[in-house]
Amino acid sequence: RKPKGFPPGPDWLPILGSARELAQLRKETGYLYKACEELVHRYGPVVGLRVGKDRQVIVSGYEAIREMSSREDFDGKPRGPLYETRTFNMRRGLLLTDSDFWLEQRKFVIRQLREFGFGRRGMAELVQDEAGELVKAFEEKLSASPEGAIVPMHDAFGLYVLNTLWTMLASIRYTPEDTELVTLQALLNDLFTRLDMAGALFSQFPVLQYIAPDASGYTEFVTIHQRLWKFLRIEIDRHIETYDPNEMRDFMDVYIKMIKESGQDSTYSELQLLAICMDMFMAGSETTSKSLGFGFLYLLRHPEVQQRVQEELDAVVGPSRRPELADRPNMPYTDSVALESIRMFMGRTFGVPHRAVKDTHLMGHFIPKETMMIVNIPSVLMDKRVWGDPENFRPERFIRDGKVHIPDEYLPFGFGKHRCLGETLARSNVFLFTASLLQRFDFRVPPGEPLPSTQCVDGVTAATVPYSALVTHRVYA
Ligand code: HEM
Repeated sequence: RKPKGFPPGPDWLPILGSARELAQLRKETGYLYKACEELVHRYGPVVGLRVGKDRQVIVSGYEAIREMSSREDFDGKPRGPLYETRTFNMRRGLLLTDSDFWLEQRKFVIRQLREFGFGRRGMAELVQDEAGELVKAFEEKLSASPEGAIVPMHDAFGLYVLNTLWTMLASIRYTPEDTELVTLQALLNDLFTRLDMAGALFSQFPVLQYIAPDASGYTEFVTIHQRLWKFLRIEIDRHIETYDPNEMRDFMDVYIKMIKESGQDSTYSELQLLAICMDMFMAGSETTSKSLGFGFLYLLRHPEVQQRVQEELDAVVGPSRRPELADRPNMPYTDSVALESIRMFMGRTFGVPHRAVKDTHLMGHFIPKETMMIVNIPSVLMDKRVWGDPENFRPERFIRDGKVHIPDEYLPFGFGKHRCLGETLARSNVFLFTASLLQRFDFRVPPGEPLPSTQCVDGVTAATVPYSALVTHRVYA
C-alpha cells in the first residue's frame, strides 16, 4: 500500500510494484536517466515508486536535490543484499555506510589521505608523474607506427587513474602487465553495465538469490567481489607483514596502526580497511576514467575544442616542459574542458543513493523511514533551464571574464555531508591527463570511420560506447 502523502508516481502492482512501468519506460527511452526524465515530466521533481521490496523516491532538480542532500533525515545509506553482499554481508566501507560509524571513518580517511597526497603539493607531484606515464604509454604505441596509431580510448585511462589513488593508499603502481588487475577492472566494468544505482534484481526481489542465483546476476556479483577481496587482501597482508611503527609509508600503514591502537570495540578493523580499499577502487577510478572517456570522445567530435586547448597549452606551457597543476589557474579553457567532460559523464549517471533515517517530509511529500532516495544528478546537469544547450560539449559555458566560473548547479560530486571526498583528485586528474596528452598528440577520428556516438552504455555509472582515435604526434610550427 502506498503510504498517505507519499510522492506521486506509477501504480504499485502486487509483488512487482512499479517495476513493470519503469522497465517499459527504460526500454522505450533506452536509459534509466531518460526514463526518470519522463517520470519527472509526468509526476514532478519528487517521484515515489515501489520496485520489489524497495520503496524508492527519485529526487530531481536542483532545489529538491539540494534540500535532500543537506538534511540529516536523509543521511542514511540503503540497506539490503546488493549493498551488503559487496562488503561481506556487513555494512562496511564509506560509500554505503552511515551514522556515527561512517562519520568517524570518513573523517579519518580524509585526514590521512591529505597526509599522503591530497595535500596540494603531494598530490600535484603524484598526478604529474602518472600523467607522464600515460604519455609514455601513448609514445610506445606510436613508436611501432610513427605515422599514427589507432588507440581504443574508452578504456585508455583506468590503470593510470587508479595509480594516483593507489600510490597514496598502498604505495603501489600497476602496469598493463598486471593481468589480474586489468582483468578485474574489465570484469567490474562489465558487471556495472548490468546493474544500476537504483539496485539489482536480486536486491529488489531477494528471493531470486535462492531460486535463480545465476539468472538474477547474484552468483556473478558474488564471484567477482570475492576475486576483488582476494586481490586487495594480498596487499593488506603484505603491509601487515612489513609493518614498522616508526615508518608510516602510506594510508594502509596508518590504518593498520589505528587498528592496533584502538582495540576490538572500535570502528577500525581489517575488514573495514578492505572495504575502504574496495570503495576507493570502485568510486575513485572508474568515475574519473569514464569522465576522461567522455571528454576525449567529444574532443574527437569537436576538433576546434582540441585546437583551442592546444593554443592555450602553447601559450602557457610551451613544448619543452610538461604541464603542471600549477598551470591550471592560467589555463581556464582546459580547466573548463575538464569540467565539461565530468558534466557529460555525470549528466548520464545517478548519485549514490541515500536513505531516510526517519519519517520525514520532502517538498511537501511524506517520506517514510527506510525509503531509498535516488539522486537524479542528470536532471540538474542536463537541465535546459540551467545550461541552455546541455547536450552540447561547450567548455566556454564555464568561462566568465576570462576566468572559470562554476555555477551552483554544477553538482557532479553530490552535495552535503556525503559529498564526494575525491573531488580535488578527480578534477586534477582529468585536467592534467587531458593537458598532457594534448600537448604531445593530436586525436582524430580514424579514416573511414564515423564520428563516435554520444549514445552511452547504461549501468551503475554511464560509459561511452567503445571508440578509437587516430593518434599522431603534434607538429609544432
Ligand atoms: C569524476 C570523478 C568522480 C565523480 C563524478 C564522483 C562523484 C561522486 C558522487 C556523486 C558521490 C555521492 C555523493 C552523495 O552521496 O551525495 C561520491 C561519493 C564518494 N566518492 Fe566520488 N566521485 C569521483 C571521484 C572520486 C575519487 C577520485 C574518489 C577517491 C578518492 C572518490 C571517492 C568517493 C567516496 C569515498 C564517496 C562516498 C562519500 C561519503 O558518502 O561519505 N570519488 N562521489
